[in-house]
Amino acid sequence: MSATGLPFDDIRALIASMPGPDVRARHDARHRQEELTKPSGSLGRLEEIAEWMAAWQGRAPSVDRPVVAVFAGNHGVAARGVSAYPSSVTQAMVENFAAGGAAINQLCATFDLGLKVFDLALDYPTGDISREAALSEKDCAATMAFGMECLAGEPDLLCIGEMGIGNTAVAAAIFAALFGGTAAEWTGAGTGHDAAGIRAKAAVVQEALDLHAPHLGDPLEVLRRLGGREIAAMAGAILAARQQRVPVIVDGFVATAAAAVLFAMDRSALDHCLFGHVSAETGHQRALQAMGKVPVLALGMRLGEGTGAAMAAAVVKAAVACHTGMATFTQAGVAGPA
Ligand SMILES: O=C(O)c1ccc[n+]([C@@H]2O[C@H](COP(=O)([O-])O)[C@@H](O)[C@H]2O)c1
Ligand SMILES: Cc1cc2nc[nH]c2cc1C
Repeated sequence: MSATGLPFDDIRALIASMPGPDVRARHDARHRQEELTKPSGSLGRLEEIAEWMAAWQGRAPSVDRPVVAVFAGNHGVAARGVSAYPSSVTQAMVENFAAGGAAINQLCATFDLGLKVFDLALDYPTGDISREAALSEKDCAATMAFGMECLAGEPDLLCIGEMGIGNTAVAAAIFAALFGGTAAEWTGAGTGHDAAGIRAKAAVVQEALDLHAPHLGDPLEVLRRLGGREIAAMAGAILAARQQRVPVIVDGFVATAAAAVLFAMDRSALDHCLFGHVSAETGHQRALQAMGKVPVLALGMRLGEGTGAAMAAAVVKAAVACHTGMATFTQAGVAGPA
């Protein structure tokens, strides 16, 4: 926490001091692509991804300690009926993650990814954003700092996911505040509302936007007023990864809302991030477009809990394996282009 002023000052200072990519490592990776036994450019996005990994890792790319970090939080606004499920599901799913019974457990086992789950004061939901701010500035900054802890094990690839009943309403509010448009344009089915349910949910999101309207010019105010603990923690984790030059894969609609707060503060803040997939949740494609991001996968998924990011981690691992493991034309004695 800042000794000199508002807690958000430290976050602003981190944004102002973000390292950039390693241009030399990226150049070396690009050069190697041309020597590998394949027609130039034929691995398509896999080549881009290998070069992006090299640029952020600052060396020949490798994935030896990939981690999926799942942040869980509860939301006061869930009491307004914005989710198809009760808030108790957040805690129950955290227990399911610990027991190994969730989709993310299976994906981590399949692709050999570490899994860390961080539950954030689940017994104390954040303020109902349609009536008050979700968090105080102190709580919001402290939760961002907590999120930074997921870098402790020094992962070399970090997937960011979440669990939190009600958080698609929160994410819709954040997107509308950051990128403009009405609540209805950003509000979708979440865990499974019908059309009437979506309309009622959008009305609650619009109430929140109207209530906080005078304060939404500052992205950190958007985060603390309209966000939640898991959203703040994800924003902190993405920012800490940037400081340590760890490449990040962002999951779906909700994780993207956390990332978007950083993007709104600095257009280059997500250069170290890939967006794992485009979620089926209304508004995700639009949010990605607003930031100029092209998702790695489009599988019609809308689960959250890091699953879309984990699927994309498999693609990243494959990209790096080709980049590092393939023979060059010289090594294999294969004739290069005529
Ligand atoms: O991130 C997504 O793309 C996504 C889309 C729909 C639902 N979810 C998950 O479902 C929960 C939020 O949905 P809801 O309906 O309770 O707002 C939360 O646990 C999210 O992980 C996540
Ligand atoms: C069962 C269930 C599992 C989830 N995983 C992420 N969000 C979720 C929401 C629900 C309702």
